Amino acid sequence: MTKKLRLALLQMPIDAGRPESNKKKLEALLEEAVSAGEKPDAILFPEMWNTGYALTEIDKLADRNGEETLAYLSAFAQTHGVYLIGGSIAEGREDGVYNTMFAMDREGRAIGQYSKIHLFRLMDEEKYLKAGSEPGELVIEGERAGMMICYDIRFPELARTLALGGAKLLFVPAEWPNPRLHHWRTLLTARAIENQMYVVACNRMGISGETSFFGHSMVIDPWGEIIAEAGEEETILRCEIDLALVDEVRSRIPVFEDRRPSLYRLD
Ligand SMILES: NC(=O)CCC(=O)C(=O)O
Repeated sequence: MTKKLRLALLQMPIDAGRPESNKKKLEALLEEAVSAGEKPDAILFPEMWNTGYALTEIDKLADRNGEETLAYLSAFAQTHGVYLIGGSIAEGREDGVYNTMFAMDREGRAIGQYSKIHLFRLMDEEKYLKAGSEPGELVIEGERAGMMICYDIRFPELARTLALGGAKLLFVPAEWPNPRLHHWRTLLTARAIENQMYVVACNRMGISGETSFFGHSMVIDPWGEIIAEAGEEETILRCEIDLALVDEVRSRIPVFEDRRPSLYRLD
């Protein structure tokens, strides 16, 4: 039995410190994603798409409790009958700012929320952001999926935790810069192969200050094949996946049955 999902990944530039201009760009791409070509079932955006890494002013720029973002995503999802895996935003809470992903179902109901667990020191995240404290999961068309954000993909334990919880696909919004394209592609592919799951990863493109982002959003199947990959330009990357392939791969190479957890060191 097939379980097909049409995906659209919004690979966009992000103007650091300008949430209004980023929202306009996102709105235009979302409209294009649902009006041109075959309508997607689910749409994914990049990491921190509202503010970018304007970390020194992040307290002021962050969306308070994600209220504005949630209202907008919910209305769009309901109007167009589409799942939104809303990238991540700078979300302001009482105790600080989190790097948070929100997911909506086709009726505009919030079905998942995840705040980045591993903060990336090379971009000073740990100085300005609070770390989340639990893995992120959601159910899409009756199937479990996991959420991880950018640097999180360097931690195979997190992807494995989500796979053991039943996830058949992993959504990964990112702001992953040059010169680490090799790491990006290799780590995403490894997470797909070792967990026998789809990995759907949406990176930003363009330049912010002295940092350039290479795009290369991609969708990888549970065999580790890259079935769609963008270049460096702004684009909507479209792809159809069949979740039935996850069960097929897992039954051909029974990695989950062959695990020896009592022998693994986890701390
Ligand atoms: N925004 C991020 O988490 C970037 C992670 C990254 O670039 C890496 O190499 O890891």
